[in-house]
Amino acid sequence: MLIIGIAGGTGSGKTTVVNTIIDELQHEEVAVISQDSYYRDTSDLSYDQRTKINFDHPQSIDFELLVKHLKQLKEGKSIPQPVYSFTDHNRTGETIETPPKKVMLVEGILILTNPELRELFDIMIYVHADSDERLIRRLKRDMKERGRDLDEVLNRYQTTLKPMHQQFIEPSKEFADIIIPNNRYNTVAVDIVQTIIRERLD
Ligand SMILES: Nc1ncnc2c1ncn2[C@@H]1O[C@H](COP(=O)(O)OP(=O)(O)O)[C@@H](O)[C@H]1O
Ligand SMILES: Nc1ccn([C@@H]2O[C@H](COP(=O)(O)O)[C@@H](O)[C@H]2O)c(=O)n1
Repeated sequence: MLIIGIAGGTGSGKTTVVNTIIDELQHEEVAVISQDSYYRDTSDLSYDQRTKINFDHPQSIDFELLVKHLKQLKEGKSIPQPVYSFTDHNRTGETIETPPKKVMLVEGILILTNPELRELFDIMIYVHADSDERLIRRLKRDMKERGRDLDEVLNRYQTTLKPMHQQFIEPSKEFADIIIPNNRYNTVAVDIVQTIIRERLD
């Protein structure tokens, strides 16, 4: 099994890069694990309390469960990947049975900050886009797809997103084997990653 970690700030294009990588590969050989599925269960909190959580801090992620699941996949076992709702700011209680595949792509803003996770990755990738570009993309995406308004996104950006990016996410770039510059769509870098994966699949 080849486990590839794909990190980068919010809006840098991680999900887009992952989708482009797997588009041309045989889907039955590749699976994706999203760090977003591993936000901690916060059912004990009210909705209002959940809106105030700092979702860009490493403590918001259940890394213990993510590490446990990756180890189980490596052992050839399927895992129940939790389903997360950005509308409720919580896990839904449902899970998706995720079987082990030859190539596992793990994507998320904070995955390179965790030493135990880094140990499990064969290749670490960091997707870079400038902060103004990321904010514009995040605004458009969260308003269109995650039910947020302008004030919510800008307030979150100023209070948690930007400081956490500077404190935790940007510094984790030093662990990356490959940095993908993604201010514009980067087909060359994606081709390179696809080639590495194809070699492993052959
Ligand atoms: N290189 C790019 N140029 C322009 N828009 C992009 C680019 N990459 C991604 N996007 C768009 O930006 C938004 C955020 O991208 P996404 O892949 O969800 O980022 P991430 O997973 O890193 O938060 C999406 O609407 C996506 O279509
Ligand atoms: N309930 C939540 C949980 C997380 N976020 C934000 O999602 C971002 C990470 O996801 P990406 O797909 O953008 O990598 C992160 O920056 C959190 O602020 C949220 O808004 N609400």
